[in-house]
Parts: sequence; structure tokens; C-alpha cells
Amino acid sequence: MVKVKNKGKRLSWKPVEIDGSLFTDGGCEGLVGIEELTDYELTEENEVIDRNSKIKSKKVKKGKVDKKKKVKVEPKNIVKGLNTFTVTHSGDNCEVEGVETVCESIEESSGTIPEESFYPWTNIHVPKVIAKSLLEEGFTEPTEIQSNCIPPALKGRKDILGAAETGSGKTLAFGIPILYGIMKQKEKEQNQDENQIEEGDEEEEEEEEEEIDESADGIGCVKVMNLGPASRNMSDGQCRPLALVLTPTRELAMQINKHLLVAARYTGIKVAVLVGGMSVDKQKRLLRRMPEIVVATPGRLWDLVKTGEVIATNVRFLAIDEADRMTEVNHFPELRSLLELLNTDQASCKHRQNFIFSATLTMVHELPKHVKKKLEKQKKKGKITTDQTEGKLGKLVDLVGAKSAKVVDLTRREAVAQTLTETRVQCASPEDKDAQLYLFLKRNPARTLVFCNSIGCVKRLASLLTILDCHPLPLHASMPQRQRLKNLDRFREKEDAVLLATDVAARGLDIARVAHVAHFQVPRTAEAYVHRSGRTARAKQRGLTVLFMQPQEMDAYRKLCRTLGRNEKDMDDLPVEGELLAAIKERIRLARDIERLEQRVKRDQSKRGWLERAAREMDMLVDEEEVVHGGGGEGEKEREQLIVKRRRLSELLKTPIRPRMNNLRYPLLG
Ligand SMILES: Nc1ncnc2c1ncn2[C@@H]1O[C@H](COP(=O)(O)OP(=O)(O)OP(=O)(O)O)[C@@H](O)[C@H]1O
Repeated sequence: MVKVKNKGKRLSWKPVEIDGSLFTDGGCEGLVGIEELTDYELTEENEVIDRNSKIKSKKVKKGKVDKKKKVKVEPKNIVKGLNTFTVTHSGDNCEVEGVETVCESIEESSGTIPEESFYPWTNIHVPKVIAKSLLEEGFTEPTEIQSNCIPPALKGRKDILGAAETGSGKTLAFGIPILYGIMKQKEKEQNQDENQIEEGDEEEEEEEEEEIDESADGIGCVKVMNLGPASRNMSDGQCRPLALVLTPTRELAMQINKHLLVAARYTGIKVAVLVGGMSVDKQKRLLRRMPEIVVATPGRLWDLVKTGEVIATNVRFLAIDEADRMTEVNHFPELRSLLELLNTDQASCKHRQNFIFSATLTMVHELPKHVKKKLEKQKKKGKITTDQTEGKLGKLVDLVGAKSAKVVDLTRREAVAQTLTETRVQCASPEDKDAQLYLFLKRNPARTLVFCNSIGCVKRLASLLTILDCHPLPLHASMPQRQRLKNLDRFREKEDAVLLATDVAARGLDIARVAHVAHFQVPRTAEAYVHRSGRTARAKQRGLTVLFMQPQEMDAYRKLCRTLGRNEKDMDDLPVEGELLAAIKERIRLARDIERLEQRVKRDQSKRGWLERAAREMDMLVDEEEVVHGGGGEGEKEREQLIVKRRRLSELLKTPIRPRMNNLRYPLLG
């Protein structure tokens, strides 16, 4: 039993830092935070004296103890002098058993980080509770886009349209204002709650000595808090997030979730991620924890909104990352439905703060001549007044319902990151292109992302490079989600891994030390080129892109240059080692043959398997020769060819690719 001795003043509570993962790992359903009593003295074992005593919780009742509800709080790990706690619970009964350590508050614990280190963040109004985790991540100061977006978003509560180069820290440029806004919102609601409680507790205020009910919300100097509308709505089992962050791809949603969790580490704010391809039941369980922030792809979120699992009418903060992609016509119909729903209630629309971000938000496209002429005529007649840039942004603003938005455009004329070196390789034929890519990968072993325009191309190249022992990791939309994530993890783990992807990996993915990005085909849009290239040269690191192009792709290349405002010759040619190229030609020819033969054999096998099954089902006799050897003839010959070619290739692959004189350095790699 814990006794609080007070002297007629208010009890003063402060938040306890809890390991952020506690809220996301399923450890504590419904738990929003823990507070500790700040001003007290331990007079004897388990006895707490509050110096400012005024018991303000309605749940603090004299002599009433519910032995069932115990809360167990134990130190989990010490982070730079900070005690964090695990809280175990079972169902509705949160169990707390004894308080081993009274932890420090954020303010006190900031002692481990020199006070002046906080300045770059606090100077732009970022609260210490967020700045602390940023500093622990090594983020000593805001990036340019963060310095430009955070103050107007925090203090002016402005909607923000943010454009800056890839890898410049846009996620936190909207993530920090969202966390700040939720903290403020919760603070406001807590104050309202306390005022109401205080009004009802006039009588108890006079008491000299109170016992804290263990069953109430914790024990002794610790209380478990259920704050804000999210937790209040637990009873109806529906999640009413305060913030929605929408992204075009599942992997990006997961990454943003991670970034937000880091920044929210000491805030007690919970984040959940909802994406397609993952178990709906698991996501429903996540929602039952009442996260304040939901990061999602539009399709899955819309499904859960339709079934009433997520109520989107209470959304106070909306972020759309990669907004230009998200709002492309016909791309995400669910997003339009969501936005329509969000915007139905004018009042909540007015209270919502919107963030619209992308590296290519303000990119202008060169229009075909006939369209340009038509537009000019219309402009002269006064039928249209906006230019194309305003058109793109204007459409987004209208769609999202952003009002008085502040546009922060830090994109450079070149559109790509300043630390990026761009090169191209002109290939004479498809076979030459395969050879040039293989040679590049072999001669420059480093973490490399190779982009293709189609799933078919990824599949073929994946087979070819596997045959050539390059161990590529494919990633495309028709792969099972589990495999997609596995391949991404493998890519992250291995320093010289090669990821072969479609544009599903082009936007937003933040993987450390990606040294090279290869465009195996000229991308269809300038935006795709910018975002693909942006997987390297992130956060001021250097990086290299190589655009592999054949004569047939010249038109696409010219269009790309026009949109990027460049001359065709602006891009340097990557030096090619002709001697080595000639030396590997046989490998490539063999690998291409093997790939084709393997495809044919596979097709034959599946056709035979189907015939065999059909024959058995119809109780027909099957020719054994037909089944075992595929009818002899062609099939048999192909298999023999395959064996011979594989043997020859494996001989060739044993020889390392080395130039006679190792004098070539790709000059631009630094
Ligand atoms: N203030 C900071 N100081 C140092 N690094 C930071 C800071 N803010 C973010 N970063 C890091 O910079 C990297 C890029 O950030 P982020 O993914 O937000 O970029 P982005 O601008 O959204 O890129 P993209 O346009 O490709 O989506 C991340 O690894 C992130 O952790």
C-alpha cells in the first residue's frame, strides 16, 4: 500500500520515458503513457509524501484498493543515463509490480546531452522531448528543408507544400510538426480533463492525507495514463487516428513508420503502419492499440475505413508523401475516395493541417508543341490564367483541401541531388547492354540498385545475372510482400548487393550507402529518373548514376533532357573498358542462350505437367517416353545444349575480370 502525505497542495505528475517500441510491439494495449509523481519524499518503505499535495485524480479514493490491477514497471535498459521501463499487462488489467527506480524526466535527463546541443532544434521550436531522440540519432541540426518547414508548421500552423532534393530529410520535415501537433493536442485534452476532474473533486482538496488507489491508474509515484480521444474511443473498438501519413508504396510506408518511431521515442505517441500484402487481422490488432498516427498506402487504409476499423473523421494532420505520384490521375482511386471523405466535414477540414511533399512537386513538363500552342491561344483569350507549375500544385492543393499553404521549394534547377554524378553508357544492341551492365557490376562492386521499366525486364535480367553469378535480388509488384521485404533486408545487409527493381523502389526508399544507381532502361518520365537516381547520393553522401541506353531509346532520352532543362550532351559518358568488354562477350552470349533455353525447358515442363494431369484425370494412357523426355527430339536436344553451355560458362566464370593494366578509374566516383 502506498501512502501519499500531502500538505494541502496539488500532486504534481510528469511523464515517464518509455521505450517507444513498447507501444508498437504489442506490449501494452491501450496504454498511452506513464506519469510519475515529481515532488515527494519517501518516508518509509513504499510511503510517498507529496510536497505540493492536492489529489486531483478522481480515481484516487480513500481506502479503496483493487488488488487485481497491478502495474509492473521495471528498468529495461539504461540509455545514456536514462531509465526506460517495461510495463507488463494482461488484457484490461495493467500489471505493475513495484517501482525499482524512479526515472528522470526528459528535462533532467538531457543532462547527458550538453544543453547547447539542443539549441539547433529548440531554436526552430522543436520540443526537447523530440530533439533528444534526434540528437541520439546523430542528427545534430535540422536539414535545410526541415529548418524551412518546421517553424511555419509549428508556430504558424501552416499547411506546407514542401519540395526538396531526394534524401534531404523531408520525412522529418513533416514528421516533427505532426508529432508536435499531437503532443499539443494531447496536452490540451489532458488539461481539459483535469479541469473537469478538479471541479468534481472540491471536497477531496481539503483532505490532509490520501491513499492512492493501486487499482486506479498505477501505483505510488507512477500512474498509467489513458489520454486523448484515441484511448477514450477504445471502448467502441474503432481507431480514430489524429494523423494520417499516406505513401504510394508499402516499403516506403514502413520506412516512414520507422523514422516517426525514432522521433517519437520519448513522446509516448504510437504509430501504426497499414499496407497491402500483410495480414489484415494483424493490422486490426495494431489499430486496437489506438495509434495516434497511421502511416498507410491508400488501398489498405481505404479497405479498413470502409469496414469501420478506422474512423478518419478526427484527422487533424494529413501528410501525403510523394504527392505528385499519389495524385496522378488513375493511380490511386482510393486516395481520392479518402480525401473526399476527409473533406466532407468542413469544420474538421478547417482544423486539419496538411503536408504535401515530394522531390518533384514543382517539376514542369515540356508540353508537346500542339498543346503549347493551344494553351497560349487560351491564355490570350483569357480562358486560362495559371501556368503549368501552378496547375500541378494547384491541383494538389484543391484535391487535399489545403488552404493558405506555404510553399517551400528548395529544388535545384538540375532537380537531382547536388552530390550526385550522372553518367550514361551508349549501347549498340540489347546484348551489348547486358554486357555493359555486367561489366559495370563486376568492375564496381558496391551496393547497386538497377532499375527497369517493366516486371518482365526485371525477371529476365534477374535470371541472366543469376546465371552470371551476380546474385541479384529482384523487387517488383507481383512478388509476394514477404519476399519483397526479405530482398530489401538482404540488400541492406550486404555491402555489394545488387537490387533489381521496377519503379516500385524508385521513390522514398532510404537505404544507407547505395553507391550506384543504374537505369537499365531510359525511364518513362523525368520524375522517375529523379527519384530513381535519388536512391543514391542521400544526406550529402556522394553517389553515381549510370543511364544505359540503346539507339531506340534516343527519343526518350531527349525528352528526359528537355524536361530536366539540359542539353543532351550534358551527361558524361562513363568510360568503358573495350578490351574487357570484348573478353566478356562470350559469357554474355552463353548466359543469354542459357536463359532462353531455361525458359523454354520450363515452359515445356509445365505444359507436360499439365498434359499429364489432364490425361490422368481423364483416365487416358500416357506415353512414358513423352512424359520423361518430353517427346524426345527438340526438348531433349535443348536439355543437352543447356548442359554443354552451362559447363562452358562455369569454366569462363572462374577467370576473374581484370584489365591488363589496372589504370581505369571511373573519374567521377571520387
Ligand atoms: N537533421 C538531419 N540530420 C542528419 N540526417 C538526417 C536529418 N534528417 C533526416 N536525416 C537522414 O537523411 C536521410 C534522408 O531522409 P529522408 O528519407 O527523409 O529524405 P527525403 O527527402 O524524404 O528523400 P526522398 O525524396 O528520396 O523521399 C535519412 O537517412 C534520414 O535519417
